[in-house]
Amino acid sequence: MGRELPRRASAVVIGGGVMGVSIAYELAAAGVRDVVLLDKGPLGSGSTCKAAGGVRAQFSDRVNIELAVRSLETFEHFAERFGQEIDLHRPGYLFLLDAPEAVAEFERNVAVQNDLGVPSRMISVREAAELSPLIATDGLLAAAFSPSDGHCTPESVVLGYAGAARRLGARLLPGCAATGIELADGAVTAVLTEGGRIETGTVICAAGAWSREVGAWAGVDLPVTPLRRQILVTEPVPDLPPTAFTIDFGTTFYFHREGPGLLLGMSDPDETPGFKLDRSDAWLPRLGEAMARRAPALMETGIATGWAGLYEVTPDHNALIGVAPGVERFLYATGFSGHGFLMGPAVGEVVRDLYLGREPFTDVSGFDARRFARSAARPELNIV
Ligand SMILES: NCCCC(=O)O
Repeated sequence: MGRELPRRASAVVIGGGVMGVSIAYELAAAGVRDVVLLDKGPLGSGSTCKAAGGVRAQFSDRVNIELAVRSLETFEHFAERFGQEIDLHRPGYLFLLDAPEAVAEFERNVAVQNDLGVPSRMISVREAAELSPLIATDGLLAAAFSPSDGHCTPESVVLGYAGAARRLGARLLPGCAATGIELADGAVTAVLTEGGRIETGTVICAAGAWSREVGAWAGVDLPVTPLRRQILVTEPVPDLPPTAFTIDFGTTFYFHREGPGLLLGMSDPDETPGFKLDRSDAWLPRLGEAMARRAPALMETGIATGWAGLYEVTPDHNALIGVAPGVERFLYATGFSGHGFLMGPAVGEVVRDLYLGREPFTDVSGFDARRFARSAARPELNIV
């Protein structure tokens, strides 16, 4: 590695995606000295930099809405706070709905969002077509829209947090894989890495799709499953009109503007769990079908590039955030199931407060990883 590993740390964060760097920054900004962050690869290279970059507050779960609203505030002021442009665009997020049950669900969600200050609203199909002129409206019943949502560049967010954390004294060590956790009498005593041992009394797991293994090192069950998701970016689209981040909720086909073209994605119900990072064509027929129906104007557009990343899926598609019981000082923030990037800023604040024994700004106790054993799953319904 060609660098000296710190022998001791007050806290070791495992995972250098948006969660890890945001946590490291918030701890360092709160005056915690000797914070160390480990990632087996470059910062953000696990899942964050593979994300679509959507930032939205349209969720069904109150806590997710609060985490997202708080994060949107940080994204809005990111350049002033961190000296890093993140290419934030806020054309709004548009959910296209073609089933009565989905319309009823979104009506309920919008009421909760409005209660928490989110300017979302149900809109007509005609208004949806004005906000996203490339869509075909056949079969649509209604849509939900929030003008304060949008998208930005995940790698820029990672860079901004990482630079700020380093300036405050945190040691960020990309390319240094954690390989184990040492415990003595039920307490964390060290993190083992491929470069040596770091004594510490606190481990924070922000390892995304790789979290189950990290938890197992400390005897903590983190039910996170890796699931491949793919994204394509089109060639430039001539005369591309202003376009909301558009999601065809029934099929999960989505797109948003990316430079002169569009970024496209969709879930593949046939995908199977695993650490698969290669691109596969198996999802293309289904994507083509959804596109032909909902955005036929794009069928002739060429594809410039694409990639595969990993969702970190939990059984109820909601995050795991908390302090593990039974092990002294093992904290975790993982399992965001496809909506982690947009919550990174707020989750950093929450984990900082859990570390310091303070009350976080929102009550994340329902995100405890033991909820499944207690039959207390809390499904997030607005998932893509
Ligand atoms: N998860 C990426 C697709 C967009 C979204 O969920 O907001």
